[in-house]
Amino acid sequence: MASFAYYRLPYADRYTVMVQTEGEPERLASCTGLNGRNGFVLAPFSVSSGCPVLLIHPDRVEERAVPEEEHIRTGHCTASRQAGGSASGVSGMDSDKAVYSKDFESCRSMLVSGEFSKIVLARSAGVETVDEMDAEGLFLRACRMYPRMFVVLVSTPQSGMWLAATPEILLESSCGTGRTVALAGTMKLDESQLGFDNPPSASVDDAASGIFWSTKNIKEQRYVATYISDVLKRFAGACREEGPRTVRAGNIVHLRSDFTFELADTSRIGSLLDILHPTPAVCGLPKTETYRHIVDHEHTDRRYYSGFMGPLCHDGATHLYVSLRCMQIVDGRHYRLYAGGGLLKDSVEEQEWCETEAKMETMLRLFDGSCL
Ligand SMILES: C=C(O[C@@H]1C=C(C(=O)O)C=C[C@H]1O)C(=O)O
Repeated sequence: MASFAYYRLPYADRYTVMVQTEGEPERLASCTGLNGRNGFVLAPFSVSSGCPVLLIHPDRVEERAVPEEEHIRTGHCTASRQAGGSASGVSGMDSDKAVYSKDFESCRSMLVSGEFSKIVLARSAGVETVDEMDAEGLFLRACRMYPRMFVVLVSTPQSGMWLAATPEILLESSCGTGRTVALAGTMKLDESQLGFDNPPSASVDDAASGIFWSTKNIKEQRYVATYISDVLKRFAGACREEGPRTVRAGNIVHLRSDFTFELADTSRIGSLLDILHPTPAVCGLPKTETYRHIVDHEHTDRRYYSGFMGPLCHDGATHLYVSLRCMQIVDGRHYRLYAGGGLLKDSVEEQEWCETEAKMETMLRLFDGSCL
């Protein structure tokens, strides 16, 4: 079985297809193994023998134009939601919520006791479609529906097939300059705000657009920005931080700070990734303790969700994004969607649950084709 990655950069009208027809992608035991390497990376949240860092070495690379909607073959479909551990599971939403509730409580007690200042709790949900869906068609639909996002369809024998439309850069580099973002804080846009946009060249006044951020969201995003700034101070050259500003991702908005820094030795990108990932946007603070809590206690096996993916080219352009707003394509009718959110000690369970639902809509909407 060939391994492949299709990806479309934000605001681009063309996408790239990389195919490895011979052999399997390389398996790496840590991000450091990416030093000096080229290829398409698929990295998990937590590296293990069953979930290694994968590097696709393409023997075919092609660029294609994103076609108009009428040429996209996804067929008509009604999606039905399922919960539980597998996409073919039959348990109802209540058990899904009960599991989330348990996880929420164990995070909350660590936040209230002061052992954690922030932790990101994730969950997953299965979706079964009536008609068989075409994965490439879903990818193209995501490209069309989410112009601001990095859209990826990647498949390897070790990881299975994943589709993502993510707003979060983990690390980009070209010509000796590195870029990353601190993305956190989430609000769902209401009907009256669906015209909101804030592309990279613009600077929209949030107050004028009717978007006001709570102290909790501001604090949550500040934790991420401080962490990134500390990592970059230790491991990168001169660094500039801008923001935060409000950015749109499908039907929701986030707060985002932008970091631009000197990255003279790109052959050591793997070592930087090893320290940077996972950031408190998907893990927590303090990092080691929250990471252990997630791996040992969270009921969701995150696998490649909240890891990172994208093309890596140590002497050219690298675009690595955090694997969010994603789903595993189990087969043409079964899908597993993932989403999480940052918790602080005063987080309210029902609000956090709704936030994960809003994030899951990014993938869910692909099934009915309605545009955001
Ligand atoms: C964890 C996710 O998103 C991350 C968490 C956010 C938050 O807690 O507000 C916002 C953006 C992402 O950094 C996700 O989409 O699953």
